[in-house]
Amino acid sequence: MQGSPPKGADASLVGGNIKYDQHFPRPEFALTFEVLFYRPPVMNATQQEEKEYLEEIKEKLTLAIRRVDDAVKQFSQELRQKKQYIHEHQSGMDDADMVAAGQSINRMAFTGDAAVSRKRKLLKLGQSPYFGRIDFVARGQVSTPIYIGVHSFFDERQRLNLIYDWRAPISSMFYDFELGEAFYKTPSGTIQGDIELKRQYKIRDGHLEFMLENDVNIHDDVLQQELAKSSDDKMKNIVATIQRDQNAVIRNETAPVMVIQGVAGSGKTSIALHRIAFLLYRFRETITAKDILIISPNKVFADYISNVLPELGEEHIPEMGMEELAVDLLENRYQFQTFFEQVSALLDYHDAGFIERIRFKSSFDFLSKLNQYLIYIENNYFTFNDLRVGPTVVPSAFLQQKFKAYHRVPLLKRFALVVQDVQAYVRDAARRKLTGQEKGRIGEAIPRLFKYHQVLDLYRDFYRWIGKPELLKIDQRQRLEYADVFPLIYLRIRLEGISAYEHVKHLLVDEMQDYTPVQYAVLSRLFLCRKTILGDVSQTVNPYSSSSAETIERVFPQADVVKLFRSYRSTVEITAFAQRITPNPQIIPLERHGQEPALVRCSNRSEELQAIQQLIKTFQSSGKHSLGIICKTLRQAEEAYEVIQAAGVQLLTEESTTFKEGVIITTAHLAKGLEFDEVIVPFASARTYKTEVDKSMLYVACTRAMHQLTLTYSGEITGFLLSPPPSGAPEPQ
Ligand SMILES: Nc1ncnc2c1ncn2[C@@H]1O[C@H](COP(=O)(O)OP(=O)(O)OP(=O)(O)O)[C@@H](O)[C@H]1O
Repeated sequence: MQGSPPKGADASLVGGNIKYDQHFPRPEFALTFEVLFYRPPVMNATQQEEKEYLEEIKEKLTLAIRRVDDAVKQFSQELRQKKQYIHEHQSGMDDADMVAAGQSINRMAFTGDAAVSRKRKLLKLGQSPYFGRIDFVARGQVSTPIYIGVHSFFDERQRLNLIYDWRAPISSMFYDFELGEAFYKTPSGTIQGDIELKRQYKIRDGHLEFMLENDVNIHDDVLQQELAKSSDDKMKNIVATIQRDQNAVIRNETAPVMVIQGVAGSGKTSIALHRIAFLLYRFRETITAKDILIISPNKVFADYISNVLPELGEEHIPEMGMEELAVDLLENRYQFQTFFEQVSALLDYHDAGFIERIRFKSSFDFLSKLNQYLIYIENNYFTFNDLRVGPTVVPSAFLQQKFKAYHRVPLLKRFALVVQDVQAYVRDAARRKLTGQEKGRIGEAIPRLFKYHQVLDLYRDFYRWIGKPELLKIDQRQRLEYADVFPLIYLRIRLEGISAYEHVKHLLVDEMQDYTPVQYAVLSRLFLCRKTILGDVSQTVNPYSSSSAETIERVFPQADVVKLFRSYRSTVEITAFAQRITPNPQIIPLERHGQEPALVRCSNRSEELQAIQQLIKTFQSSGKHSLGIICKTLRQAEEAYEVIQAAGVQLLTEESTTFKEGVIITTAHLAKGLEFDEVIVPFASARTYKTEVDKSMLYVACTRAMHQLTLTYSGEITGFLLSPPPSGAPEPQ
């Protein structure tokens, strides 16, 4: 292509003032001549021309890779020489020389790293350079083909952008518009125009598998193909098929808090990760991967999503679970039950008191009461008396006034400050230095003006204050219940102040439904940055402590809330089946069909396990990648694992850290956020699934299936599956 006009450059001149856009080569033949209208021919109009163009692009990519290789070689040679030089001349170098040499080495290493990362991107483009194209005519300009890929490719020789990053402002039109009028926003304003051509490509291993002209329905064929595929052991990127409503969430730059509430399989996690990739691109001068934090439900989930950002050319993002955060914030001072243990306890036995405690501590009322208590102790737990230190009397009014003056300092942090003030007062009154004894007297007396000094004592007192001391249960080993962990942290933050996470510039919280108002209050105080919070209230693993978008909005009134109803993961049949458990008339399954979910009735448990073994064999010869056997409890999962023990079957527990394809036995709680080609739900009997928590587990388990779902049971089937699919549910699209 270099130096030659675009294909078919025998331009038809119809008039107009030609302006060549920076997005496209300025053809040599098009010198500055005035014409009335000009309609340039379509570049790469036919499939054959597209194939040839692809070869040209691949060649250019190969050349670019070679140039990067040469540069890397040169860097490492220079680096070696520099190190050698320093080694040889070390004795004659002063400190300043050493610092300068060190800086120069760091600079070279940094440039070398950047070259390696560029090479990685070019290699990836070599496999699949682009997936979309739009020919855009901005007002008063000529048509410009924009090829869109996972990364951009700027050909340095031609000084031309041959491939646009999917996150570039101009690429947004690929997702937002069909043929006809379109616009995109740039930092310097909105560009209006028309899309004259829109294409999608599937390029795999450098070969054009197919090409689609989109004149009406964006993405649907390609999307269908993507969704019909077998699952991977890692979440995939969806850049080629991002839908319009998803794109709006991904590219929202302004929301301080973005709450995404979406039905199972609506792409929440995918969108959130693509949003992070977008923000890293858009604000690349100010945010890097290490400035972002993902709060994820467990290590397996973190592993499952770990590929998306590196695939999009971004670095790995730091991740942590709520429990890790709690350990950090409580500085390892308290032992506590984990969330997984809390949910397991709810599933294993029905304890009305336990449920009552969880329910209360997950309410808004509880958060308001904690706030009222903080005001109460401030007004009532100080007892001011005159303080005698040697011959000096410090009046109670002075003490009171000093504490008041520090009202912006967290309460338990004020004592040290008042101690200093009192020492100064006594020193001035006595006109001499204080003795050690006097200092000791002040240091002891000032804290005694307040009733409690340990946060845990205050937390205990809170329950006495509300007249419900029975709502706090700490066992003999001083182990806190999970429901008490974040209230205690909240009090700690309010009373002692913590400023631990100021470096985080964007916080991503997945599975938002599992966190309570107090947890959000903690997050809002710890992370002052922008946030993306996502989840689905129907997928709570603890219905006694679940949060909806509305709950979260009360903590973050400035939030932008987006609701997603289109479900991409499962076939229409599986989605309709899951609707029996938790109906949501607003759900819109994507039109993709498969087998009806099967209910396999067995006469007893061991027959059930035999049936599952048979299903595993069928799966293993099916060519599908993943089968999830999802039980209600860990005990059931262990029981099934013990009996099944076939080669390649893995048990996923709370301690697991990775997600691999194959046959996995696990619990609904741990399977949350994951997906499998096929899912088996064992023990789907009335005995196993009877409470509200059980129902949530069953819903989560069934909605993990992409293509096939089987439930086995012995005895009576669970009542949650008896109701027919709700009528009036929206048709698939
Ligand atoms: N636009 C899209 N193009 C292709 N695949 C998509 C798209 N949106 C979602 N998907 C696919 O749908 C599946 C579900 O996505 P994801 O796990 O992000 O949904 P979710 O809403 O977080 O699900 P859940 O809450 O049930 O765990 C994934 O396989 C994802 O790749």
